[in-house]
Amino acid sequence: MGSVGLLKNTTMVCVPLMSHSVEQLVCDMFQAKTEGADIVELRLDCLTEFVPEKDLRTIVSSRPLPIIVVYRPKWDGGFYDGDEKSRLDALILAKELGAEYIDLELQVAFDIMEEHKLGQQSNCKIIVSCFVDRVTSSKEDLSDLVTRMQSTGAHMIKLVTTATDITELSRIFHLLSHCQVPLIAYSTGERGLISQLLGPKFGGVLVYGSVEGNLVAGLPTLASLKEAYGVKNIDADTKVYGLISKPVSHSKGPILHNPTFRHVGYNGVYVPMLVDDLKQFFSVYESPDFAGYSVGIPYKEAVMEFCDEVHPLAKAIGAVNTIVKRHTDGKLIGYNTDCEASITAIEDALKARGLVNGQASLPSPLTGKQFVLVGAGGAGRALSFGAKSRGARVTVFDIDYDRAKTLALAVSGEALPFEELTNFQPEKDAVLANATPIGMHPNKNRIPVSEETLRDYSVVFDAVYTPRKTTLLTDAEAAGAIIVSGVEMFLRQAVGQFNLFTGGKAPEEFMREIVLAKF
Ligand SMILES: O=C1C[C@@](O)(C(=O)O)C[C@@H](O)[C@@H]1O
Repeated sequence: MGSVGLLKNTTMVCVPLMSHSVEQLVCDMFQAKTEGADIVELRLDCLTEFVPEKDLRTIVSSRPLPIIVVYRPKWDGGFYDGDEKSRLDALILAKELGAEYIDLELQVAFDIMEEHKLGQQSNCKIIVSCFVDRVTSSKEDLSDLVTRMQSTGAHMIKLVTTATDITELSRIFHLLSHCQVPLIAYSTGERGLISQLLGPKFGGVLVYGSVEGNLVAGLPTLASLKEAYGVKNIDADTKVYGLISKPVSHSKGPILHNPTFRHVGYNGVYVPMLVDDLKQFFSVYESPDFAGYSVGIPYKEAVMEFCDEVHPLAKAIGAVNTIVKRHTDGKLIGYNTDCEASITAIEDALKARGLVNGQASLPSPLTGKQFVLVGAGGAGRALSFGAKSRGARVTVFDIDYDRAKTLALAVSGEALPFEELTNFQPEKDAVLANATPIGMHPNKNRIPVSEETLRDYSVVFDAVYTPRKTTLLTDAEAAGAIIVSGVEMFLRQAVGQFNLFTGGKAPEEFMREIVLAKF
C-alpha cells in the first residue's frame, strides 16, 4: 500500500464568507481559521453597510488569514448594484491595503489590469474569474475560455460551472491538469461535487468548504473536506473510488472508507458519484485514476453489462455492488459483497440471541426458516441468494410482480403479488427482510408491511441504514421481533469492498468503531 503523508498537496482550503456586517465578517474570519481554513474569500457585496475607506482598513488589518477580496456585481450573480467605478475602486484599495488576492470578473479584467498595471509583480495576486452557466460547452470551448482568461495577465484563474451530468466534470479535470497558470475550477451542485473534492488530485490550487453561518449551496462543508475526504492528503497519485448511485447523498460510504484508507496509509479517496447514465459514465471515466466503485440503488443489476468480468457469485445473484478496475489491464471486474454481509449479519444476530434453530447440527440458524423478502432489486437478490444458500425458503414480494417471479424462480422460492403483503401470514419463526428503499432518509416514517403483521415475524432485517434504526425496526422491536439493522450489513459489505479495492486486509475493528461513533 502507498503511504500517506501529512499535507501532501499545496491546495489551499478556502472558506467563502458572506457576512452581512464588517464586525461579523471579522468574527467569521477568526472562526474559519479556528476551523482549519487556509484562506478566506470575502464577499464584500454581501455587506449591508460598507464604507470602503474605513471598512477595508478594518478588514485587512484584522485578518488572521490570507484573504481573497470579491465584490461581485449583480450582473455577475452577486449582490452589488451600485456604480462600477466605486466597485472597482474598492477592489484596488483592498489591493493597496495589502489583501493577498483580489478577484476580477473576466468581463472587466482586461481594462482594469491594463489601467492599473495589475499583471505586474505585486504582493497582491489577481484572480480573474468567470461563471459559466452550464458545462455544455466542449472541451475546446472551455480551453479557449481559459486561454482568454489567461491572456488578461491574471496570476490565477477561477472558472465555475454548473454541471448537469457527472461526465461533464472530466472537462474540468482536463483543464486542471493542463492549465499553465494556477487554476481554480469546479462545478457546483450534487452532480459537480467530485470536481471540488478531486481538485487537489488534478492540480487545483484551491478547494472551497463552507462553514456554519456561511453555508453556501452547492459547496461541501469545511468539516467534510477535512474529516471525511481528507483533501489535504490527496495528490496526483491518489486512487479514486466512488459510489455510483442515484440518489447518492444519503450514503455514509465516504465517512467510513476515507478514514479507513488513511488509517492504513492507503493513498485513496472515496467520493459520492451521482450517475445518471451508466454507459456514458464508464466511457468517460476510463483512466486508471478511477480505480474502483461501490454500486448502489438503482444500478446493482444494470451495471453488470459494463463489467468485463463478473465473479461467479455476483453472476449467480445477478447483482454487482463492487467494481474493481484491474490495474494490469484496466478491465472492470464485478463482485457482490452484499450477499455474505447481509446473511452473516442476520445469522450473527440470531446466534447472539442463542437462536441456533434448536438443532446444533444445522449449519445456520436460518436453515429451514421462511425468509420473506420485500424488494427484488439488487440488494434483494443478494439477500435471497444468501438465504437460499443457508437452506431458508424464500418468499418474494415486489411491486413489480414479474421481477418477484424471476427472482423466486432463481432461488427456487415463491413469489406473491405485492397486494398480499399487508395481510400475509408468515410461518412460525419467519424472517422478514426489507430490501426496498422504503423508510430511507428523508422518507423515514414509511414501512413496507402493515404494523399488524409485524408481530408474526421473529426476526426483522432492514437493508436501509439511514437512519440506523428505521421505523420498520422500531415497530418490529416493539412487536417483539429480533431486529437487525442495515448498518451491520453496510459495515460488512464495506469491509469486503475495502479488501477488494486495496488488495489488503480491512481493519475491521477500526471500521466498526467509526460506524458506532458516526452512524
Ligand atoms: O447497498 C449498499 C449501500 C451503498 O449503496 C451506500 O449507500 O453506500 C454502497 C453499496 O456498496 C452497498 O452495497
